Amino acid sequence: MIDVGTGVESGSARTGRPRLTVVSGPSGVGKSSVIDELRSQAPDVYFSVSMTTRPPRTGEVNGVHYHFVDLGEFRRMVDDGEMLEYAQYAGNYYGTPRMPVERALAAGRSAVLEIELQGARQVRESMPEAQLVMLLPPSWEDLVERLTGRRTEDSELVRQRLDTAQRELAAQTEFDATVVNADVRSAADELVRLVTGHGSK
Ligand SMILES: Nc1nc2c(ncn2[C@@H]2O[C@H](COP(=O)(O)OP(=O)(O)O)[C@@H](O)[C@H]2O)c(=O)[nH]1
Ligand SMILES: Nc1ncnc2c1ncn2[C@@H]1O[C@H](COP(=O)(O)OP(=O)(O)O)[C@@H](O)[C@H]1O
Repeated sequence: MIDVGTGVESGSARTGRPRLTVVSGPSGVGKSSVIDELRSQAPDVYFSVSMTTRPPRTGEVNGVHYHFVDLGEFRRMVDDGEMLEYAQYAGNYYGTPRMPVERALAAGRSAVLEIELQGARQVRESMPEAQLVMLLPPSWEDLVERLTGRRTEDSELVRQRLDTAQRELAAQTEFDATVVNADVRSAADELVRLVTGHGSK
C-alpha cells in the first residue's frame, strides 16, 4: 500500500512524506504552461507522462508530453490493470500508467498528475489521500480567448472542449484547492506550495 501522505510541513519533495497531487482544469486554462513552470521550480517532483490515443500536436514529443499509442495498446494496458485511472475525453482516450507513479511515491518523491475530471474522481476513489487541485481561468472570456488563441483545435473541437469546460468548472467544489491562473508564474508559485506540502491539506 502506497502512503500518499498528508500534512507534510517540508518545502522539499524529497523530505517529509511524499504526496500525490492531481491538477485538473478546463482545456485552455493554462495547465501545460503552469506545469512547465512548476517543473522548473520543483525538480524533485515526479510528473506523470500519460498514455493517449490522441494524435501528437506539432512540437509534441512521444514519451515527453505523452506516450502516443493506438487504441489496441491502450485497451491492453487497461485490461492488464496497468492504468491508475483513465478516461475518454473529446473523442480520445487518456490514462495514467500506474507503475511510474507508485515507484516515485515509494521512493519518497511527490508526484503530479495533470488529468481531467473523470480521472481526478477515480484517483479520489482509489487514493483518498491524494490532493485534488483545480486550475481556474480569471474569467470565462479569458478561457475562450486562450483556447481559441492557441489554434491547436478546429472550431468543432473548441466547441466540444468549451462544453466540457462548463461541466469541469461546475465540479470545482469537489477539489481540495483552486488556483486562479491569471499569471503563469504566480499560479506556479501557488502550486509549488501545494505540491510540496505547504498547502492546505
Ligand atoms: N483522465 C486523464 N486525463 C488526462 C490524462 N492526460 C491528460 N488528460 C487530460 O485530457 C484533457 C485533454 O488533454 P490534451 O488533449 O492534451 O488537451 P489540452 O489539455 O486541451 O491541451 C486535459 O484535460 C488533460 O488534463 C490522463 O492520463 N488521464
Ligand atoms: N496566465 C496566462 N495568461 C495568458 N495566457 C495564458 C496564461 N496561461 C496560459 N496561457 C495561454 O493560453 C493558451 C492555453 O494554455 P495551455 O497551457 O495550452 O492550456 P491547457 O494545457 O490547460 O489546455 C496558450 O496559448 C497559453 O500560452
